Amino acid sequence: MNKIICDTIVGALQGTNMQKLIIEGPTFLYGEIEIEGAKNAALPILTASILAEGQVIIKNVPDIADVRHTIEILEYLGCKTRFEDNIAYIDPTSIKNFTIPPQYAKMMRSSILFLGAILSKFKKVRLTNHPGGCEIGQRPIDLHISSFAQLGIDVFEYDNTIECRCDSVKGGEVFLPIPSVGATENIILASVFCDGEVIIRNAAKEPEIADLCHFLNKLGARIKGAGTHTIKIEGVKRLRNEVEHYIVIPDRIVAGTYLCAVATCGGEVLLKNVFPRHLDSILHILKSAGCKIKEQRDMVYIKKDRRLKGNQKITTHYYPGFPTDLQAPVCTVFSIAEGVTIIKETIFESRFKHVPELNKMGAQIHVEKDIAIINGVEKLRGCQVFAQDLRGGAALFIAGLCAEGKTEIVTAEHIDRGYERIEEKYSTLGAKIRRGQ
Ligand SMILES: CC(=O)N[C@H]1[C@@H](OP(=O)(O)OP(=O)(O)OC[C@H]2O[C@@H](n3ccc(=O)[nH]c3=O)[C@H](O)[C@@H]2O)O[C@H](CO)[C@@H](O)[C@@H]1O
Ligand SMILES: C=C(OP(=O)(O)O)C(=O)O
Repeated sequence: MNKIICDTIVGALQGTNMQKLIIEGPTFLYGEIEIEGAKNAALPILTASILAEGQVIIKNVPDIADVRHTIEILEYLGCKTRFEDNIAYIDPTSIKNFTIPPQYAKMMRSSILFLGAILSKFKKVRLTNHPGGCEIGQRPIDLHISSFAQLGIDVFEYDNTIECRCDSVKGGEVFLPIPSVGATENIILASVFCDGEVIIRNAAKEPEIADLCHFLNKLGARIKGAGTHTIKIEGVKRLRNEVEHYIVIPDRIVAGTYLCAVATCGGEVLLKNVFPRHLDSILHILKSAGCKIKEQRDMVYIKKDRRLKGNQKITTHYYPGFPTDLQAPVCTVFSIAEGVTIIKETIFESRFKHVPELNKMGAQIHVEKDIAIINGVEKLRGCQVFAQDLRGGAALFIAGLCAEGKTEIVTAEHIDRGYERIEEKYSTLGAKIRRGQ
């Protein structure tokens, strides 16, 4: 990144709560680590909790910025909440607001899910700004809107606001031209109390969607087909009025990031509380490159004791394909592997913002449109780098662990959106990291 752009970013961030992570490398990683609950499951589940008739108790909720923001929104809507020791207690019985103000809508991508959930509850909802989240592409919401319209919901768009109203959500079929994760979740949330049945064709199959469906079913919803391309939601009159305990699934992207960190730095780590099946695509890539991997029921062991082989062609895909959320960390892995590796990003059009920063650290990666061509180098060197999105930040974090000397990641708050106490957790594996302002 050139100096003018750096100065612009620093200038824009002055006065905000800018966080730095300072890493002394290189380091090997050794030990055991417990994987936290999945951000992308916890966020829709917390949002869905407003549909319950009494308090819900949700366990294994990661203590990350996006979760704290979601809880703030729930409070604003009128829910009573408590969040401690990774357990969220949400009592939605006094919920009264049906409008999400702009400061909350902008906080994260998943604020869009309040559209479906609040509409289900009040038959009206207003989101007064487009959702925020990682700037990794255009990220339109046209599929959310057009799907709602197909269910008989009136949607009005004005002054950046989206307002939806209906007397009831009508049963029927919705076909998604793209298996969008967020649109699938929003349709599910909107349809819990529908007339008859809503069928989603070409639904997204990500495990986090299945987790949302399991949570809703536990509360009394009738959803079938979660984890497949056809999801059927039979409308119910109301959800149960009893305390429920729900345990969020482990975060496959956080687990994948640890795997990438070991595959980059070297060492030997046992990941606990994972679902190995959710990690198939990344495990396959790392095994082919030369990592030693053993899988057990809810654990994965990884060892890297020699330089990895590149020469792979990797393409991001919808689940169960290789996830776009691990594309950036995998770029770091292959930046120091032997040979040339090609990574094609098919889901988001601007998701290589970490590449110029990795190149500042000595990597040789060339981006042409949606393809990154990685020429593996022997080693990386530490310097000051800018995280511009969550997973790009994770890629720089891993690069900092293996680089020689000091790496300073400016704008680490991007990383805090999705990784719980990252410096503390990696320090238990031997990394030297501190946080500064
Ligand atoms: C909070 C959350 O769960 N975020 C995840 C979710 O994001 P998110 O739900 O935003 O991602 P989507 O699956 O919706 O996006 C997939 C593709 O569909 C396009 N699209 C989406 C909606 C729409 O109305 N119109 C449209 O064209 C997007 O621009 C993108 O190219 O899935 C992504 C893809 O696995 C992950 O990277 C994100 O981590
Ligand atoms: C893109 C991501 O998050 P979000 O959709 O919340 O911006 C992510 O988790 O990598």
